[in-house]
Amino acid sequence: MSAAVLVLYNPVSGDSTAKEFFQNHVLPRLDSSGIEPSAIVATEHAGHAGTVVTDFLQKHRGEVVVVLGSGDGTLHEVVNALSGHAFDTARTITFALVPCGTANALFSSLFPPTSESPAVAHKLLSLDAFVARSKPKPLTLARTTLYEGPTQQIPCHSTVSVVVTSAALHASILEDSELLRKEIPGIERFKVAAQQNIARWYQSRVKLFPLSSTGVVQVYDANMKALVPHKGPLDLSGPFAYFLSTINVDRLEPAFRITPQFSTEPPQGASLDVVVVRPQRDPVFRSDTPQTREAFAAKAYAVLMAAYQDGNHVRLRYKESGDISEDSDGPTVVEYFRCGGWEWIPEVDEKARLVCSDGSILKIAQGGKAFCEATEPQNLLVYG
Ligand SMILES: Nc1ncnc2c1ncn2[C@@H]1O[C@H](COP(=O)(O)OP(=O)(O)OP(=O)(O)O)[C@@H](O)[C@H]1O
Repeated sequence: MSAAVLVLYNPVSGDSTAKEFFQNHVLPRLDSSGIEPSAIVATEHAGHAGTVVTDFLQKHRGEVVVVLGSGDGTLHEVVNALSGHAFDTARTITFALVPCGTANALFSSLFPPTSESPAVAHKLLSLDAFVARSKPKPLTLARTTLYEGPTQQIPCHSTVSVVVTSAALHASILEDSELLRKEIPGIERFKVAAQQNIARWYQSRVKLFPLSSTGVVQVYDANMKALVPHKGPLDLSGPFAYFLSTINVDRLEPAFRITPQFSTEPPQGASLDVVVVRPQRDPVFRSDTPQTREAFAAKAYAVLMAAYQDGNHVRLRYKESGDISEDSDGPTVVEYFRCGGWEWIPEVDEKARLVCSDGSILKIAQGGKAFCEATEPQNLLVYG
């Protein structure tokens, strides 16, 4: 039995051109390939995409393909709606992504931009893989659970991410960038929000949990230019400037390759790639003062800019003077891990309690913590 096809797009994602793109390119491509969608739906409000997909699954039996025209936020809604329903886990749901959003992290990671391919053809690559019946790839999910206390284990909220789960600077950027959406519809709003938050530090404690495949956490070794096993437990204490983990992607925007090892050394099985910046690694760090934070902002900014240079931030190291260089053999500015899960236990400051899951912002209760774990559901796939 061939799969039932749902065509679903968010008309307000990105620059609000999804409807036009579907009418001019996606629907004709399906038609010329002899694929007849069972339904074509435009989302009407936030949260609608999840209901559309779960209703479709109830109406159609067997395998389902969702041709999804949106950004990562809409995919996040769909995946969360699916994880909240008790569907037969043997039922396969495969996404063909048409990047119509602002950042399109998952699509850009599956199909990194090239200067040669024309824009329209590039946007149709995942759809083309579906039409050609290519073998889809399994999606990893990161389930984040918020607990009200660090030890009492009372879960108060749970959500899944398909791209990114973060705290610290990235969570603050995403919180503020949403307020700028109307004013700056493109990815520039992330840079503006970064400037607003670049001098903040976040007091927290972190635990990294081993990969289920190898029983260890892996850490990036800048000399070996590779991930190596870390022996023993991995507890990190703050202050943190940056704390971010990704699944399924090596970039959060077409050029922002923040977790480059995901594509350089692809993981085996469910795992999270984690990028951390802790100012106390700076050889000239002495104490946490407003002046130290202000001075460190230039270094945090250099890390973000290097991520735009094909993920070069992982190669940045401190000189004895505290200057940053690729030619030093001092401590790396960025710590890079691959793990099975992590715990973020914020202390005191309000902003350290923010957690970002694919752009949506959660808040940890005072005295609580967030626990994030990678899982591979097996029945969620993507054409890539
Ligand atoms: N008709 C609608 N009106 C208003 N908001 C909508 C509508 N349909 C969907 N949404 C909301 O739009 C939000 C943003 O959508 P989406 O993630 O697709 O685009 P984006 O944010 O521009 O891209 P990206 O997530 O890649 O940066 C979603 O969180 C969704 O809740």
